[in-house]
Amino acid sequence: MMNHIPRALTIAGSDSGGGAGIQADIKTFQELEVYGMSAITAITAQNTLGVTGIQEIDPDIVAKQIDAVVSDIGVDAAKTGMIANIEIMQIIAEKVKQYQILNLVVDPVMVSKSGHSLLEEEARLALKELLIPLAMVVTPNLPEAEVLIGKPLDRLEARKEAAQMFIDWGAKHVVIKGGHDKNKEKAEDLFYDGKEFVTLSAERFETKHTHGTGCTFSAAITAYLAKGVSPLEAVHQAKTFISQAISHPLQIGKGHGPTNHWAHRMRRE
Ligand SMILES: Nc1ncnc2c1ncn2[C@@H]1O[C@H](COP(=O)(O)OP(=O)(O)OP(=O)(O)O)[C@@H](O)[C@H]1O
Ligand SMILES: Cc1ncc(CO)c(N)n1
Repeated sequence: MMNHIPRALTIAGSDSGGGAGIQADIKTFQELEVYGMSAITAITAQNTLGVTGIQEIDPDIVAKQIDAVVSDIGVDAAKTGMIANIEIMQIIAEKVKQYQILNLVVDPVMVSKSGHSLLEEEARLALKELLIPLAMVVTPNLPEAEVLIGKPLDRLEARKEAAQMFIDWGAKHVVIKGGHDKNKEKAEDLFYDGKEFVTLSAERFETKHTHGTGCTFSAAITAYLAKGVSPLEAVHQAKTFISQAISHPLQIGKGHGPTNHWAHRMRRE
């Protein structure tokens, strides 16, 4: 029998600058030797300095993109990124259930690093009812977790309680990312599966080139899930991948440049 080619779908927004969103996801899938597909939810006019325009895609077309790839090609794992509005969120939840996509990574993207809203404010809390319950892994950064939980998460104890809330809402695993915790010497993320907490710790690099770190991290988790790796191992491998991508930034653009998706190859060469 021929080897199965792992395939992953990203349901997210397009970043014309190529550092975040769909573009970061597809680059990550490709680097990890996973066949990448996309269902675009919004088109952003964006570069390393910020977002200058957004066109949200008709929810019906989002649904049709998912139908098209699932019915013909098949999806071993999928992720969501920028969702833009509640109608798109509803249709994604419907399709994930219809096609029983179990390996779903939900990256609850709300605001870009440059401060632009990527999900309408009224829709933010709906993530708890609509998408988080379907997640194999949910990957909030600290500000997103604080919005969803409704209180500050400065202390480790509060983060642990927050992680339990994500499991109570139905996610199978959660990673609360610590990239925004600039006071910490390390870049530390908290993983929880409802039973055991695991701290993922890596060197924190002094750099302004962190555009698309969250997208790249969640895409790497998705790629490893598509390959059949366990969620904890997928998160560990993704942490290594994003650390390498941040440690060799690309000097591109005048603002917050992108991470380097091919940095992981240096380990092998
Ligand atoms: N300066 C840094 N050095 C090392 N690792 C980092 C750094 N900044 C973020 N990370 C790591 O990158 C991953 C993504 O985390 P982060 O909190 O930046 O996501 P995010 O805010 O969702 O990103 P974005 O919204 O810009 O795409 C996490 O594993 C985090 O620990
Ligand atoms: C399209 C898109 N998705 C996600 C992010 C989050 O970094 C971004 N800046 N742009």
